Formats: sequence, C-alpha cells, structure tokens
Amino acid sequence: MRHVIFGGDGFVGRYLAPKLVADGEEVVVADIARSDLPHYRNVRFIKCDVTDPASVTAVGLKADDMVYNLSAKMLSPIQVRAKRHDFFFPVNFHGTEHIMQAMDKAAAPKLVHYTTDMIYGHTVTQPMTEEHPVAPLGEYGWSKQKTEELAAEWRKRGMSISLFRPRLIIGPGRLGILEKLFKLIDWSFPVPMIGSGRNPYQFISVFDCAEAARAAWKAGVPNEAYNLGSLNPPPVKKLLGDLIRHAGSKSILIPTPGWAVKRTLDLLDLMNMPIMDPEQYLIADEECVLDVSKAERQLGWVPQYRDEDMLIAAYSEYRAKKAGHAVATKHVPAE
Ligand SMILES: Cc1cn([C@H]2C[C@H](O)[C@@H](COP(=O)(O)OP(=O)(O)O[C@H]3O[C@H](C)C(=O)[C@H](O)[C@H]3O)O2)c(=O)[nH]c1=O
Repeated sequence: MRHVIFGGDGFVGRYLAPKLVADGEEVVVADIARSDLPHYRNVRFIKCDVTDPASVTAVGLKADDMVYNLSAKMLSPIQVRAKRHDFFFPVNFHGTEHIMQAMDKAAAPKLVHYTTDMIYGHTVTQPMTEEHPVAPLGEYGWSKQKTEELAAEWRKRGMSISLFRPRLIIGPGRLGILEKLFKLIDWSFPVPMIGSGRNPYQFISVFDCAEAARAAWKAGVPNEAYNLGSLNPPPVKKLLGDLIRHAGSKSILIPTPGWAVKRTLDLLDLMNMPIMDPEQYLIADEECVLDVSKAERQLGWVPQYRDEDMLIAAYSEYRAKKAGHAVATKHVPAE
C-alpha cells in the first residue's frame, strides 16, 4: 500500500510525508512544485497539475493506495473580487473532482481531504460542531464547500472520505497575515483590533493538522467531517497583549467598532483595493470557536499546540528571518 499525497509539497504535506515515512510507509508526493526537502530521499515525487485530469491520471493511482488531497489555492495572495472565482475553483473544486475521478477509475476508495472552517460563514451556534449550518462568505469557502458536496456523492458510490475543516493553520515556514501584525508590534505602533478583542481567536498548528490526516488513515478513513482547531483559545486581547509583552514592545491595543471597520473594508473591497479578504474580516469579531471533540472521540486526535505558544513561535520565526537567520522547520513543541 502507498500513501499518495496530492499537494504534498505544501505547508501541511511537508509535515505529513515524513511522518508517514517514519511509520515505515511508502509515500508518493504529487504536486506542481518540488521543494528541496530532505525527506525526498525517501519519498517519490511525481509532478502533477490537479487542474488537468490527464496529469492526475498520469500519477497512476492503484486500488490499495491511500490518497490525501492537500492541493489548494489559499486566501493569500489576496485577489480582487472579480478574479476570486477563477482563482479558487480550478484547483480547489475541479482539482478535487479530478482526483476523485482518477480514484474511481483506479478503484482506489480511500481519501483524506482538507476543506476549511470557512464553509460555516457567520457563527450561528456556539460552540461550532460539525453540524453547524454551512453558508460560506466567499469564493474560497464555496470552492471548498462544493468539494464536500462532491464527497457526499462519491461516498454514496462506495468511497471512504474523511474531511477536515481546519481553522487558520500556523507553524514554522508560514507567517502569512501575521507578518503585518508583527511589524506593528516591532515598531511599537498601535495595534487595531476588529471589535473589542474580547472574542477568542483559534488557530490550528500545522503539526496537529498533519497528525489528523495520519489519525484518519489509522482509524480506517471514516466517512465523516472533522473540525480542526486548538483547545481553549484565549481572547484576541489576551493573545495579543501577551505577545506585545513577550516582544518588549510599547504597542497598545486599540479596540474598534467592528461594524465600522468591516464596512470600511467592504468599501475598499468594492473599489478593488482589498487589504483583507471578506471571508477573514467578516468573522474577525465573532465568537468563532470550533468544537474539536468529534475528532478526539472518533480518531483519538487531540491538538497538542496552544494558540499563545504558536503565536510566540511565529513571532520568533519572524524575528529570526529579519535577523537573517535560517528559518527553523523542525518540529518545535509548543509547551
Ligand atoms: C495551485 C496548485 C497547488 N498545488 C500544490 C502546491 C502546494 O504544494 C499545495 C498547497 O499547499 P499550501 O502550502 O499552499 O497549502 P496548505 O496550507 O498545505 O493547505 C492545507 O490546508 C488548507 C486549509 C487547505 O485548504 C488545503 O487543502 C490543505 O492542503 O498544493 C498543486 O499541487 N496543484 C495546483 O494546481
């Protein structure tokens, strides 16, 4: 049996592949890009563009392969409204469709696929279990929600598909939207928050994300969806306040009327000058906490990393990068 990871060269895949190799498994990464990673000594790489069905077929799936789909277009770099659909759908939706079709042709029924918590849209019930209604707020969320609908169809035809819905994934090697925040803190500039900052903010560690995929495989790929997020996320105010103290910065946190900031950001978005994607800012002041107990109950998966530690680790990485040091990509425990 092989583990074939589409998009396996990306942020999550590069932690999942060596994990499976350490288990003594045969791993194949199928991706458009191949980075210079040490685990390629033990992992086969096949160049594959998921937007092209022939390229996916050429990977040569076999019936007993365990397949993972981590290929995706993410919310960064930010796109203007008119371009969002065509940016996300070819990879996130059609790419997944091509992988499922290739699996069908090869009679390979087992898939672990990542969608996103953004399929939920605004928080309607708290805490958010996997039963929370879905109503994405933009094309990224829709491109992922539509793959959940595809998965439902293929499950009826005999496939086993475990779906994961992660919060914002952070860990060594990706600073993303945090870089702007860290700059303000470094310069001791005021740090505006969308809303009062009393709502919690929940991340998920890239290590915990990779472990979830492995746990789904070990549990026999249940036909279920699972939330992925940290435990006990602290309020934004506490999270940022602790980071400012840790950094020895003089930044102060500025609460803002959330609705006014959101309308301003809406206006900038309408004028094709987005500075944040609506899918991110529209829920920034909401009580948005994923309940992750289902993955614990069914897969034995428990997140190991705390938001406070992940944010400080990301800040340390940012400082090291600024100072010109190599970025640590090793598994750094958060506690
Ligand atoms: C555009 C494109 C991309 N890729 C590859 C390139 C990257 O190696 C990989 C995506 O990795 P990235 O680091 O951008 O994303 P992750 O943070 O790993 O994303 C993960 O978490 C989040 C929540 C997810 O939605 C993804 O499905 C899941 O993979 O897909 C391809 O193989 N084919 C393509 O056509």
